[in-house]
Amino acid sequence: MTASPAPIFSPPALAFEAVSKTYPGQPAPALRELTLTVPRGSRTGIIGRSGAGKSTLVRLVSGLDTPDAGRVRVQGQDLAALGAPERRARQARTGLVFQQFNLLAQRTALGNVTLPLELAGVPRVRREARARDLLAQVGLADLAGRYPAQLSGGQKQRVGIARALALDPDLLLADEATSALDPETSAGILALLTELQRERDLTLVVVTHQLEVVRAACTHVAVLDAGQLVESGETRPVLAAPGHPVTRALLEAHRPQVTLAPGETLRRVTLPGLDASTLGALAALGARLVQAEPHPQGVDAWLTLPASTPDLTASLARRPAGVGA
Ligand SMILES: Nc1ncnc2c1ncn2[C@@H]1O[C@H](COP(=O)(O)OP(=O)(O)OP(=O)(O)O)[C@@H](O)[C@H]1O
Repeated sequence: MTASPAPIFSPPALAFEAVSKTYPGQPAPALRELTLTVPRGSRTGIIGRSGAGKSTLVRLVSGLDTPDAGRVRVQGQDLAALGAPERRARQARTGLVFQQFNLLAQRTALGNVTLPLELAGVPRVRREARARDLLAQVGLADLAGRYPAQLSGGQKQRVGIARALALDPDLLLADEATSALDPETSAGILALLTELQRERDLTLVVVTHQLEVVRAACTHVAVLDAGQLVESGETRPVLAAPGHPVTRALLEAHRPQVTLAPGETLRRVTLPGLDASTLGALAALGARLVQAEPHPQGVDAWLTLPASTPDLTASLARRPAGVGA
């Protein structure tokens, strides 16, 4: 088979162009001339404090609501300009994953995943085969017959992800998808979403109020405040040198409270694990482990270090265990 040539210009997966939205009876707009783009093929975190406008953004992208002004484009298509059939087709290719899973209690895991296929008119044998395949991809091949009440939170979210993939989306929106889960389960779900995004070459938009989620899973970040974009870019540089007070406040919220000795600094690194070799290397550098949380690539750790430590990443990367800052 010959691969089709790459398009010379491909539009962003998502573009908000001066989008405003005020809910009826509300004094202040939820979104104020919001302009932002989500690069195609990225894993973009949309982060902001409570009331920043994140859920409103999701509602507009998924077609549950319409803007008062401005344009929402998904894969280059202006949603307001689409006729009903095109809008339905567009909605089908926008997968949604929710905080509270939104599974139907009276249907099994398999029944929940087949639902969008059923609504799309896919014949029973084909939809069941596809749903089983999707459940296997999210690690639930053996639990297809279980009802939601018989599944853990993480397993329910895996069913939710399989369902969101049923119609082969090119855009997957995860709205606080890990907020109801404990840190370890949350890390597993973020690792799964990351893997699926890479394998399927889709665009993943992760809406969250948790900076840790962005750090763990996102290539790009957009920070919202009071319905506007206040900062955006690739995750690493934005988090390394946040330019806006809101981003700095979100970062500060995660710093462990620790009293530093003179000449000490507090740093966060992602370690492949906390094996004896890594701990030995840290001790040799004069580092103290303050806090550690599971991370899709190992462990997210806060360390105190002598301010004079040259380059922690390079020092540890020379060791067999390796490290990513
Ligand atoms: N259905 C609604 N009716 C009236 N006002 C609403 C409605 N939904 C949201 N709002 C208001 O719009 C603003 C933005 O809310 P939105 O839910 O989009 O923020 P958010 O960033 O998702 O917040 P959170 O993290 O708390 O969910 C808030 O002031 C909120 O009170």
